[in-house]
Amino acid sequence: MAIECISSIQSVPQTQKNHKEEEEPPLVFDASLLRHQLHLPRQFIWPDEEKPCMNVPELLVPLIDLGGFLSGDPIATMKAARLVGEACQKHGFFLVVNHGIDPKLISHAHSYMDDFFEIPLSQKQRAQRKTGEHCGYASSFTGRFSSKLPWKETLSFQYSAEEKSSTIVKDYLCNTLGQEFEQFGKVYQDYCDSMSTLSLGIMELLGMSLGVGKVFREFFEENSSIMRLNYYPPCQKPDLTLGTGPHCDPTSLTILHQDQVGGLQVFVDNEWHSISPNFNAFVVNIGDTFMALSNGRYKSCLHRAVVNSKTTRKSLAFFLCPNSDKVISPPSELVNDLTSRVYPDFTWPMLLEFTQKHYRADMNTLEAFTNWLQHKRN
Ligand SMILES: C=C1C[C@]23C[C@@]1(O)CC[C@H]2[C@@]12CCC[C@@](C)(C(=O)O1)[C@H]2[C@@H]3C(=O)O
Ligand SMILES: O=C(O)CCC(=O)C(=O)O
Ligand SMILES: [Fe+2]
Repeated sequence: MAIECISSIQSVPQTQKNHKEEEEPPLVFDASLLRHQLHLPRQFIWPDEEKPCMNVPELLVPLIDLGGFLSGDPIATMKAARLVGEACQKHGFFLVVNHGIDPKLISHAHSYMDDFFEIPLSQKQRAQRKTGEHCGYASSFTGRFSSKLPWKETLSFQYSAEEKSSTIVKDYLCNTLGQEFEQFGKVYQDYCDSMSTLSLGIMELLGMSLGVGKVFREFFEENSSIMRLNYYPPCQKPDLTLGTGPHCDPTSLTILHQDQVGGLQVFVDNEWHSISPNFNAFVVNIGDTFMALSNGRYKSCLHRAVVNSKTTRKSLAFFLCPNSDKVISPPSELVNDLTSRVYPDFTWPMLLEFTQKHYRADMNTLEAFTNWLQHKRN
């Protein structure tokens, strides 16, 4: 089983929709119908080498207690920074507990997802994500790609920590979905504010672990991040498809909360591993932008999500991103005679444009982006 999965790791860029395929009747991912369907449309059937393995070993990730760090205990802080550093050198995934986020807010953030995803498709489409944009409602990627489509719906929105008390999330959700979504908007505004605060704490630990103090915390203090609600309907043929295909997050740091269903898998030591659900924990992982910021010391790791035939699965993903004018350039302490610069300077909007217009994110995004940038500059 594992061998089948190992060969799935390829670097072939995925097909964007082309003219010929646009002549086929448009494919619609209406979860209320597809969840019962025994025959999956061909676009959702992944190639054999990439089909999921369900019974995979569990990934041993450290459970990092942030309680001591958040209350200013220096010994606990050093321990947390050491564990974060070790995990990020190996694969870039770890769990945090005692993170200070109100469990009621987490529960609400999960339950309010049903308020949106269970309304009729035509109403969800009020927030339809447009081609080339990364925010809004997407039912799979039917308008964007013609193969290896993910079995999921997403609602994504922009977050800004630039101004204190910004209401960007609440305003966007209310304006696009209507006043009846005011409470919905408030929940995700609060959730994003909490995620931004938590991510700054984690950035402080990452900085300590790399010997650069609060440099990263300060770099992300005015972040312009992305929040994504992932909603995976049941699938009658879960062994043929994937909820989220294999990819490394192009962003800087992801803080994910998955519900009790399970489905997140990470590719480590040449095989897929699961990360079991834990309500008290957030799953944290390094993205490509932080890998570049750390001059390649910390890893952005390949991961995916599988679906199942019985239960809808939900996950909440906060993607920390730098403000658009910030240049991704590692601190001088991380560049020396032994480790010269691994990646060129870039800004987050440049990488975002690359993944939206030129390349479907996979495990080689950062390398492909680096080559693309160098060609453009020469
Ligand atoms: C499944 C995917 C959606 C995504 C591109 C990808 O293939 C892998 C990463 C995803 C993500 C997460 C953060 C925001 C986003 C815009 C990005 O840069 O990477 C999305 C991509 C997307 O929705 O297009
Ligand atoms: O739902 C999950 O567990 C993973 C989702 C993910 O990787 C993503 O949204 O980037
Ligand atoms: Fe991801």
